[in-house]
Amino acid sequence: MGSLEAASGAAGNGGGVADQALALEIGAGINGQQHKAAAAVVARAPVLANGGAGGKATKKKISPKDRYWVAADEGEMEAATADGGEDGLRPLLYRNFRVRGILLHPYRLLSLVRLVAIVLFFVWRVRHPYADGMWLWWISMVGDLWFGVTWLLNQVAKLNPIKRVPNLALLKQQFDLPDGNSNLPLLDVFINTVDPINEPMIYTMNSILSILAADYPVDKHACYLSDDGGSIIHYDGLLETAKFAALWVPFCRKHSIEPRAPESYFSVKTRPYTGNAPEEFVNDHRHMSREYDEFKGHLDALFTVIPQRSDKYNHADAKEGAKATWMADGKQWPGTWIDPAENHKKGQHDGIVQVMLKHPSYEPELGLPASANNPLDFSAVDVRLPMLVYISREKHPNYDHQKKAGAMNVQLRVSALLTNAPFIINFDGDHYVNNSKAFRAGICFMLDRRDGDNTAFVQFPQRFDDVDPTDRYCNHNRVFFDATLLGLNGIQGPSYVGTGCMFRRVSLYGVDPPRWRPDDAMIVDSSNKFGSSLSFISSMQPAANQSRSIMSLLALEESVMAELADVMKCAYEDGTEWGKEVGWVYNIATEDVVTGFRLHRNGWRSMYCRMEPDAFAGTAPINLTERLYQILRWSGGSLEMFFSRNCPLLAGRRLHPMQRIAYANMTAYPVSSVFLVFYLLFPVIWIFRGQFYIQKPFPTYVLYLVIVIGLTELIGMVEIKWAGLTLLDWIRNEQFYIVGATAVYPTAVLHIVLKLFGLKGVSFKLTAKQVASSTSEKFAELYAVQWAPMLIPTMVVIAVNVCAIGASIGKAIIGGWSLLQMADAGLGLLFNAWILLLIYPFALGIMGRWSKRPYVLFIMFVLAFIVIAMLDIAIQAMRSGFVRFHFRRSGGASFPTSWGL
Ligand SMILES: O=c1ccn([C@@H]2O[C@H](COP(=O)(O)OP(=O)(O)O[C@H]3O[C@H](CO)[C@@H](O)[C@H](O)[C@H]3O)[C@@H](O)[C@H]2O)c(=O)[nH]1
Ligand SMILES: [Mn+2]
Repeated sequence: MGSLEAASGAAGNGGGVADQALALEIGAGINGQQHKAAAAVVARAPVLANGGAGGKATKKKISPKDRYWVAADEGEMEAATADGGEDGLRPLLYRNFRVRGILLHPYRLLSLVRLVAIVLFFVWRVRHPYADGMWLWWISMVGDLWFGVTWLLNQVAKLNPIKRVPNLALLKQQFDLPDGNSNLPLLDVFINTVDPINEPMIYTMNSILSILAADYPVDKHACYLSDDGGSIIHYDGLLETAKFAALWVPFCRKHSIEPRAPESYFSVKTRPYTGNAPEEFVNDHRHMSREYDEFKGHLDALFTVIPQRSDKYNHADAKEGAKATWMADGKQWPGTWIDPAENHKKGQHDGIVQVMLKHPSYEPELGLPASANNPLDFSAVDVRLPMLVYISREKHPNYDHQKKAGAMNVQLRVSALLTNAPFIINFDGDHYVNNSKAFRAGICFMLDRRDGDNTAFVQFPQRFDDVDPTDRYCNHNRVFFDATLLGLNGIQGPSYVGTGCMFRRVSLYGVDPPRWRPDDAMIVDSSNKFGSSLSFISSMQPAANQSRSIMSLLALEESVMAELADVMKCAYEDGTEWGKEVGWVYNIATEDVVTGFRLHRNGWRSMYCRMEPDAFAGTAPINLTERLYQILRWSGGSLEMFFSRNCPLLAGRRLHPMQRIAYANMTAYPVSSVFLVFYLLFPVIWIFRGQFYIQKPFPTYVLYLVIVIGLTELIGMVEIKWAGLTLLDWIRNEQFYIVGATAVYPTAVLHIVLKLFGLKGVSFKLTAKQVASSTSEKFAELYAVQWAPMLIPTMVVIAVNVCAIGASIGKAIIGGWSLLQMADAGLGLLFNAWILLLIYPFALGIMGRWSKRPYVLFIMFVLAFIVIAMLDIAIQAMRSGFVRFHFRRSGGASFPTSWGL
């Protein structure tokens, strides 16, 4: 995801839109048979209940997150009704909202005022080139200029935030048929995993269960698990999951339960019942809970069952040589073996594709009534399951496998041959469907008649379950997901953040959007762009045709299997455009931003969709070091993109100018750290000498800084209002920006400099999500410290600022300062203290378990101040003799900042 998280240096958050629920409620009274005009009425009702014609909706309490939003598409709605209303096929399936003038105008005005202020500040500085060290003055001028420009880039992309709310009721009414069938388009769901240990399998299997149980026509969606480890644990785990799904999915349908990932479902204690069989619920629930525990037991057991089983077969098969790993059906596992062997080890094995659940029939199939060995009554529930496929692509040491991007491109080809849905949604292995209506929400945007056809992807926010209550390391990224992305939504659309994103299949094939495509342009050209599979190539045209709504029941004959094997081969992509013009983009640490960028560059747009309850949820690394590695990957990838042929500044005219600005900001932002670290380390001068001014006259300089920083905070406060954030969300964002800028971004900059000189850059690692499962303690991971060189720069910044405070106290005690000097010194102290406040979460982080008692940190700080003050006094006394010390001149020189510019 989001190389951009930190690009949003200022504030924002938000969240959900209670609108979803409202949209549902408004539509509830209208059944499928009613006339289309009714649909128009539904669509016209203000979905965000702000009084007026909303019927039921007016009674609903307005959530604080919606308070400052107002409908922005009345005109479109009227036009749609005027030209004959909604023509059944192309209704208006979502509503647009903009920020109310009462916040929007001050927001824009304050931004303008700040712009004027920083320009004046610059002019003033240029006219007063006076400082105690001109070289420092020059560095700070360049730094300030950089901060000024990046602030502007960041701010302009947020000046027109747009929220869009899908109208699920209308979608249902228009596309679901009375006979229980549906006209909704096909949807292929991709999910990725690599490693059953680092990405605990229970997450992935929960995610798959939530996908299989999603509220989408069962014969219209298929789930593809890509296992990059080729491990039999995943394969057998998937078999268990398919078995368990036969119970779980009908249970979800029967009782309309949410969320449909069992682990999350069972961890919620109370929830209102919304299903149709309340009298059976308690028993069914109890039974399912037992079944789920058993299922988890089976998954855990795989780690012992498989080796035992293999031993048995190996014994029977007592040939000399490697110890094979065996499948339950008595065949050798074609993927990696537990005892690695030639052609059966990580990075070297055959491709595997297995249809675990076949495509279901088109007619609903009711289940069985309750019986002795089946206590759940499914006689009124459709028990069909969507298609489920296991994929592990071929791996060979001679190839760079391009990590996740490579895996997804294989999924793209395999699914094209099997189901070829016009829409695709992708998930990381640790992200599950939290709102079973989410797939439908995405489809609303794709089918809308306004910009639907030109929409390449619909991005949902990343939400996380496992984050500590105060979100110490800003894992939620609220400012990014609830302010920045709404801003982009008002331009060409949000960037792609890697997971929870619905794509239009053909856009990934490098096809132009209809807006830029001459009518009937062939999407397939004859070159070797797509590789040699004829079946794949002939699947492309049908995929472009979204009205195709029947998934063919494929007979998996030998010939099909052979073709599948072919498109999974490493060599398939040789000499093709895969990873360049086609599919997910290669050779970059963050495939997501650049893949989304390429789509925007081709003229496609994207849509941002937040729902209530959240569409999807996942797990985040809550250990400081893992978190830092994660943002290292994002920031490194961003810079790689900026200094590549995918640089936003080089894109053609199809990229919206504002979108270009936003991309420039979200790829170049780590450079700021170079100046920031300079400012944060500047107080070091204070330790060694007294008065030192970076800019004179100092009081005017400070005044400008106060204005400029104050305005940032003010803008932030307006932003948290419209974005629906809390103050804490915003502070966390500021804090983690500084932590990232000291600990991580310098490394990212180093990485890119090395790369530009043709040397090997920093290597990026998979984010481990393993919770310290041996302990039952909540958030145990939060207190684990893992040492890494990245921690050092931030620790140095802390040390410098602590010492500066101590030294200034020492100097104040013996310095014989004037009032003015005291005031200057006070400002300096304020700056040091502010830095410490921003880096506070980091300081807690490196304290490990001690951080459970944050007061320990304060005691340590105070002790450090005292010790250093005494040291400083002692040193001064030694240097100047006891007689002369009160002549010493000192001043408040440790206030160099303007990083907030
Ligand atoms: O060789 C690989 C490596 C990773 N993955 C999968 O890629 C996903 C993301 O990897 P992870 O290490 O979890 O990265 P995160 O930092 O958690 O991911 C964020 O950042 C990535 C970009 O760096 C995006 O791709 C992700 O969607 C986004 O959630 C996981 O499902 C992995 O299983 C593979 O399939 N094959
Ligand atoms: Mn992840």
